[in-house]
Amino acid sequence: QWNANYASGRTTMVHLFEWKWDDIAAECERFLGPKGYAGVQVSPPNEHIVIMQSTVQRPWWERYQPVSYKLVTRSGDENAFKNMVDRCNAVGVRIYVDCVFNQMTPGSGTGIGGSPVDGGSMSYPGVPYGPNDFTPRSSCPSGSGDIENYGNAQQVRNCKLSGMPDLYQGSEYVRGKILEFLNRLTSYGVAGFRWDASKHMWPGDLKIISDRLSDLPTAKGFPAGSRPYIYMEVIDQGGEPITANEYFYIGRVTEFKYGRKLSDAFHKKTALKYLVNFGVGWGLMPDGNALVFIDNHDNQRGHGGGGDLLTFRESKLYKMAVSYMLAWPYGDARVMSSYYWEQNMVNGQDKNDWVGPPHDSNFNILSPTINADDSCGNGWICEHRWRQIYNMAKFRNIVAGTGMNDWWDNGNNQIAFCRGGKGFIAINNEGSNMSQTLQTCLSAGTYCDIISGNLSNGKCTGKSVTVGSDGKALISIGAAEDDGVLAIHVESKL
Ligand SMILES: O=C(NCCCOc1c(-c2ccc(O)c(O)c2)oc2cc(O)cc(O)c2c1=O)[C@@H]1CCCN1C(=O)/C=C/c1ccc(O)c(O)c1
Ligand SMILES: [Ca+2]
Repeated sequence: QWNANYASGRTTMVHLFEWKWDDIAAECERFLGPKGYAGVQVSPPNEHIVIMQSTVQRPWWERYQPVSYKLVTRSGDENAFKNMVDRCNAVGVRIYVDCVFNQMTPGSGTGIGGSPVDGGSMSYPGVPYGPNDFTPRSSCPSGSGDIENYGNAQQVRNCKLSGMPDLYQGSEYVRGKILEFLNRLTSYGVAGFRWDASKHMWPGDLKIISDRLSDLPTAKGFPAGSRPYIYMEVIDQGGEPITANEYFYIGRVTEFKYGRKLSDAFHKKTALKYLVNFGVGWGLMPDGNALVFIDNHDNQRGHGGGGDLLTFRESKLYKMAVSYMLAWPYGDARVMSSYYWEQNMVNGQDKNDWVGPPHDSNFNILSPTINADDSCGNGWICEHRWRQIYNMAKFRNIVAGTGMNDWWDNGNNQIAFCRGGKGFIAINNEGSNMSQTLQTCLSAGTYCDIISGNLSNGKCTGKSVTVGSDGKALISIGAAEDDGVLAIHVESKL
């Protein structure tokens, strides 16, 4: 269903892509809990194939080629997983699991947990699955058996995605094995799921699975009758017969148009002033159905249409877009947290788009190190630890329940708006200085700008803003400043 089961006062989840369970548990306790984040999306926790080719070694997408539902990956084993869920829940941070059950690996040999597998003959003893558990060849209307035409809904659901055996969710046995896996996760305290490649599964089958999910356990602190949160990955940028709204009646759906259009706006393909009605007015799905983000683990590597999506690599614009997302009253927001990889652009395609997480010589994933300035080392970008981003996550918590009011723009790329009487944000992407007296909707007083600094020990470490009795204040954002955003709220008042 559509409710994230967040602890009260929290609103924003972080995708800790490829992090290990022990590191996530520590991050919940030392950072995510204290900073007011609501949840973590974790990488697929179940056994997958190990891909070790001469040119492609341990690609990130090997975790999207399941071998079994045993909880063993490079992120950790079942005990580490359970420990992470308990430690994060204990500090008000929920866990959401990236679940891959559209397909199984086409590979053969031994899974990362030691299970034998032969994708060629569709034999997965670790589950067990056999040939009868895969979509009948006769229902795939393509010559090769693979998805050849995304314009054909039957192919997209019933043929092999990227050559991978297509699990048959129409089978009662398969539904049973998937539910066994999902219900085991919630029994450990997991609050919901990302259903990977949902576009490739029939909504009717997903609805049946969704209805058979167990309630979240009261023993793990959830109110009686709580239902697992479901957000389905449906890559719908228009132009295909399969649309996100086919899945609305099951749970939330990823809104890929969101990051696409905001990237265009901050790249000045459209002026920021048009964001005044960003959302349904732009053809996006209704607010209550949307899981929103700027970039994700796949499209930050150049897939998913249109190329120039904003990512950590364009950090000033990225922080502006994420700040807008977290200030804007639309959707359930997810912050991407990435690792670094060296791009090798050849004809507009990154030849290194497969590169997996930072690792040692044995391909064990490296833990992020935490620097004195709270940033990460060992190749982890940790966008969720950037001051502008974690402070905007807190902003989103504070203004929750309010609408957007008192919009202002300069007719081009300077905008500002209030959230009720709780928060105010201004964004300057003009390329020239911004200096305007604007309505902040806040009570008179001096406020710390939470983008350029923090309120600490009764002082502003960054800019401060003095609001008059009329709620107005001089808002200045220089074009050359580190950040093109200024934000204040009722808890940043001196
Ligand atoms: O060139 C590739 N894939 C062919 C392009 C099809 O892209 C894929 C899509 C995909 C792309 C566009 C769409 O409109 C769409 O409906 C689906 O979804 C996947 C989901 C998976 O769980 C596992 C996969 O291997 C894929 C995949 O290959 C490389 C090599 C194999 C994995 N991969 C990849 O590029 C892997 C991509 C990938 C993996 C996991 C994801 O959750 C995801 O969204 C994409
Ligand atoms: Ca399928």
